[in-house]
Amino acid sequence: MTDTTASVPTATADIGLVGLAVMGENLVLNLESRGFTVAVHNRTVARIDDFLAGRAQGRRILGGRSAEEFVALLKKPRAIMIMVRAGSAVDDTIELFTPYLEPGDILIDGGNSHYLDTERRASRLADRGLLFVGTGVSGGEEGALNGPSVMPGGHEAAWPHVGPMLQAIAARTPDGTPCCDWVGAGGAGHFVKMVHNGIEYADMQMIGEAYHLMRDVLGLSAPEMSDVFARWNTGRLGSYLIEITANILAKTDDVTGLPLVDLILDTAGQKGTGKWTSEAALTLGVPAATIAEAVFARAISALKDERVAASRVLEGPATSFEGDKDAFLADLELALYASKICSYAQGFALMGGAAREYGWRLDFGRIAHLWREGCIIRAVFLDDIHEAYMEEPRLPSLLLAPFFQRATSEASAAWRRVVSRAVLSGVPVPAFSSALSYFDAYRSAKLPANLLQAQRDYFGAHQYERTDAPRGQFFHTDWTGEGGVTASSTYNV
Ligand SMILES: NC(=O)C1=CN([C@@H]2O[C@H](COP(=O)(O)OP(=O)(O)OC[C@H]3O[C@@H](n4cnc5c(N)ncnc54)[C@H](OP(=O)(O)O)[C@@H]3O)[C@@H](O)[C@H]2O)C=CC1
Ligand SMILES: O=C(CO)[C@H](O)[C@H](O)COP(=O)(O)O
Repeated sequence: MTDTTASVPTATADIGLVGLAVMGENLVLNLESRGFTVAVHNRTVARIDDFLAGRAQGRRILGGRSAEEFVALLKKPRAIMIMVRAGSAVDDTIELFTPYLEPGDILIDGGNSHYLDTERRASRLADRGLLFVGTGVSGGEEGALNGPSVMPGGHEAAWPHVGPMLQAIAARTPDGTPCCDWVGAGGAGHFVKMVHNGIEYADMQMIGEAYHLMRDVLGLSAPEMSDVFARWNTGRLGSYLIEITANILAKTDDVTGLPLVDLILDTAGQKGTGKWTSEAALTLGVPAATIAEAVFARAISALKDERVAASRVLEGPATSFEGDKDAFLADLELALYASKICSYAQGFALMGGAAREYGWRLDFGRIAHLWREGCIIRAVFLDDIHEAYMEEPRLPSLLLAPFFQRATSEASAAWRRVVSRAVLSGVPVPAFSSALSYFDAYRSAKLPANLLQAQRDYFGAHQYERTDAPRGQFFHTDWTGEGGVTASSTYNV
């Protein structure tokens, strides 16, 4: 039933949703299609009217044009999902509705909010007796409508009420498990979604690097590359992002008839979640350079005018390819796969660091399955990650799982050939090469940090540990014979 005439609202809606943009509208339709009655509100009221008169027509969707009217439509305990632009809009929306809510009512922020904002909101709303859930939602427009991946965290007391609704609308793994489960307290859900997006950045950057090498080193056309990605999609790289890349490369421009991808300006946008992931990695001291490189790659792509000017004066090697193109493509598939393993290893290690820092009990096997379907990084390979954590939940790194030990070992030579070829050809591969460096650093029993510690001690008396003394015992040397005996204190940020 479409509510366009009711003047005295009655509390018949199972859930309310605020924010009728692309995600909100589609989530409402998804909820309604699963049998729930949904009340909707939007800051710009015309959007409510348009929705009710359009896609919502004939469905159990009710419009609340004011905050008071909207809240009155909700059954108790009231559950309101907020799908507005992340940042102050979420605070504004919370402030708008809380005067009409009662203790036990539930606010669910489904946008891409920063996890520390979610921690703050959860704690502030708890003081008012309100239950706050910060949930990651991934899947874009299509996922929101047909089944997204949902990563809720916050006040667990809300889960028995909202869990059945969120699980009903979520995607499902091939064995039928909903890609939605309780993640943890406070900002845990939004942290996991943020890492999902960081991995999304790395996945997209790596696909871009493979495309760059195929285009500029092998000289393949867009339709030829589409075929390669379509083939890769049937194997170990099978994933939504590889699938859409094949589709994108096959698309021609209606006006020119040229491959549309060739007409798109090479400057990437970003809304911030990759940057937040990298900031969190730096704050928590967890190496996640491949994800950070993907963010920086977008940043350097945005320097279009500077790059064009630089391209006229800075020289690089000529790109030419002599050899077996099919063999190189086979190497490229392995390089992409091994690099992808490293970026996921970084993402899971980052979640491990956050779990330790914030006291969250994250279930990594389950998180891999939350991402198995519905979300942007959905991939067959998440089954292997799920298996790895089911076998050993305390795995220090995904790289150490027997399956991934074998996978990186099998890919190693090809991976190195691809990175070498890219470097010699002057094609930037920041994600492939940082992933390989991460892999090589992680497998190195001995790194050159001994020299670095000596340098720190030399210029700032920062002290060092010795190989022939117990860990935790610190030494200072007067390297020049002119230094004092006072050492700087030792601490790590
Ligand atoms: N688009 C996507 O693929 C995905 C988006 N997300 C996240 O979901 C959330 C919604 O995304 P999306 O659907 O793309 O919409 P947008 O991020 O474009 O946000 C638009 C919505 O926010 C509302 N809004 C903006 N400012 C305010 C404010 N100050 N007070 C109240 N409402 C405000 C708008 O209302 P009005 O109509 O009045 O302007 C509109 O309903 C975001 O956090 C986004 O990051 C998550 C996964 C995927
Ligand atoms: O959350 C998402 C998917 O999971 C969004 O698509 C995300 O906002 C895209 O990020 P960006 O605009 O920074 O590329």
